[in-house]
Amino acid sequence: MLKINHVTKLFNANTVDEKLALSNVNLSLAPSDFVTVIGSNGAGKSTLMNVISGVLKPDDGNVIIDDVEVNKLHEYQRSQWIARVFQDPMAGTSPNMTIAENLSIAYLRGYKRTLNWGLNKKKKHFFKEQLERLGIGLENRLNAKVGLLSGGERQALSLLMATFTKPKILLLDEHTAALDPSRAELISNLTEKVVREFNLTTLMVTHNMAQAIQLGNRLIMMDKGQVIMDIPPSKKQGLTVEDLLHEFTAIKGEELNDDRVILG
Ligand SMILES: Nc1ncnc2c1ncn2[C@@H]1O[C@H](COP(=O)(O)OP(=O)(O)OP(=O)(O)O)[C@@H](O)[C@H]1O
Repeated sequence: MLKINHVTKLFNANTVDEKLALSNVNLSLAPSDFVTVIGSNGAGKSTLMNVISGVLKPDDGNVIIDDVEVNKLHEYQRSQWIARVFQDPMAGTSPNMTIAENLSIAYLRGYKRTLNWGLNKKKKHFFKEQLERLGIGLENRLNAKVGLLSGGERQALSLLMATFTKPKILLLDEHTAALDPSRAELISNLTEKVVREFNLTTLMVTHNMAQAIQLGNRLIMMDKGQVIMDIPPSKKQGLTVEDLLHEFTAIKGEELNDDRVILG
């Protein structure tokens, strides 16, 4: 499904600011894998997401989705195949448009732009049904401007917009980090529900160790541009935060350096 082959990314090559952000990263995701990604500061987690989404081109190696190299995908295919939810609740939606208008745009994501994104009765009904699944009452606010929603509501909407066209790969980039604990838990639970319902192949970066353990079937840890731990489904159940920290120290000979880490 998703194959990351020998991916290397070097920023500012041959300058004093040279930084090897990804160093020969190999990773393979089977269909419906839900992999959580944790790691130290500057480990390369965001760079990996940027390379997978095609925002950054690797200096070496490639990213393959269903036998097609990501950088060879047309823009419209890329947005149909790869969906992403960012940390910033403002990033995934247009504040001056209504919920229905935002959903209309997401609905057409990946189709060539000639289609009409107008809102007919059938589409409205579909959107209401989808919003109901979130369980936070947004189905009654189709005509509300998205800028008026709370951060948690916007993030729930972003998650829905990213997933209801069933992308091949879902990238979650610390998508609960900017929310207060109760909203973060709500989005965490919604994520689990949506990913499972649609069988989405998912990669989720988080600094919340408990969340990384709770969600998904597989967990990887990155450090200094490399994947240093890949915990398979058979070993993920029963894993504790202490196990993870202990394992990191055993591999690296030092303690995990993550100034944003949330242990539980
Ligand atoms: N556009 C860029 N130009 C130069 N250096 C960059 C760029 N993007 C990332 N880096 C560097 O590459 C390294 C990896 O960064 P990245 O953002 O992928 O790490 P991260 O694991 O997401 O870190 P954090 O958890 O601290 O956000 C860091 O040292 C970072 O400073």
